[in-house]
Amino acid sequence: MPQRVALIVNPTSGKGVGRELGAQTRRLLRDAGHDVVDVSGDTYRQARSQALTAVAEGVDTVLVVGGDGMVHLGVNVCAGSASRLAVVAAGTGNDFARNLGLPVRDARAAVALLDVGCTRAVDLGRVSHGVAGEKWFGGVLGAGFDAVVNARAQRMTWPRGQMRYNLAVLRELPVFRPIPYAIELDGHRIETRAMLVAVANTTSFGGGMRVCPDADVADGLFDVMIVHALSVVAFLRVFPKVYSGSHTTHPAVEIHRARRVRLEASGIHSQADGESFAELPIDAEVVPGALRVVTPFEVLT
Ligand SMILES: Nc1ncnc2c1ncn2[C@@H]1O[C@H](COP(=O)(O)OP(=O)(O)OP(=O)(O)O)[C@@H](O)[C@H]1O
Repeated sequence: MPQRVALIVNPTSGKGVGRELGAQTRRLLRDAGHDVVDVSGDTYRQARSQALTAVAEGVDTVLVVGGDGMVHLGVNVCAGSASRLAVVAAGTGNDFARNLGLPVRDARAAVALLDVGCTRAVDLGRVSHGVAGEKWFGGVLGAGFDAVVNARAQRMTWPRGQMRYNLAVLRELPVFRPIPYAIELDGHRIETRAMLVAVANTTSFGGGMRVCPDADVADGLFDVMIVHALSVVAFLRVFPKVYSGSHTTHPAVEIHRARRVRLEASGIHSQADGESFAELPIDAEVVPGALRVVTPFEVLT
């Protein structure tokens, strides 16, 4: 069935992989007979504004070609609308795509899903954002060491992928000091000095760091990980375990479940879906089924 598809390509994603997969995606969509409106921009902001117009005009699907940052854009334009989000994962990390079992760096398989795939309703995180209204995230919001590392990794041009994050960790860790936080989980207040707090809708960020390995994208709850204050040596010892998710048994690591989370810490700027997000304090709530995603299979609950 031909659909009206708003296409957003990030040519810079995956260090240029996005440009190639974007061109292939355009061809595949047209060959399949879809009515394509290309809302890609020279910048993220321009693409976002054009995509919002397409959603307001009622496109069936918004298809992003890029990494988690493009998923973040897609989430923010599709949240609460009738438009579905489809992803051609072309980034370095692609955590959202992997979490949802979507094809990775395979435009043909991803475009075919518009016809043969399913539409899955998943939860999103919503954060009220002053006069600008609200901001959404689909994956993990982090406020602490991860946000510092993410900002550093974004500035680095070498190496690629996961190694870039690992190197950024090694650069930032010696100068990092645990942060005093106040954390409210469904009204229950925790005050602690911590390395980071992650509010997770999906399991991983940073290219496979499985911070909350049991997070379920459709359970109506966040998984919230707190890594309490640790020495540099202790942190380095536990850090590699995040790739398998086995860090959760460490005594300094706590995981909670909550619908509403308030994070307070002075001078801390959060990241969400790997993008710079908002200054703390933040009030986040899960909105069940706020996003419809094109996926390969139906998930029985
Ligand atoms: N033309 C553009 N359209 C959209 N985003 C762009 C564009 N040019 C540069 N960007 C930047 O690309 C970033 C998003 O990159 P994206 O997440 O898609 O790829 P990645 O970083 O390679 O992958 P991942 O996030 O999975 O590691 C945004 O921060 C945005 O500012």
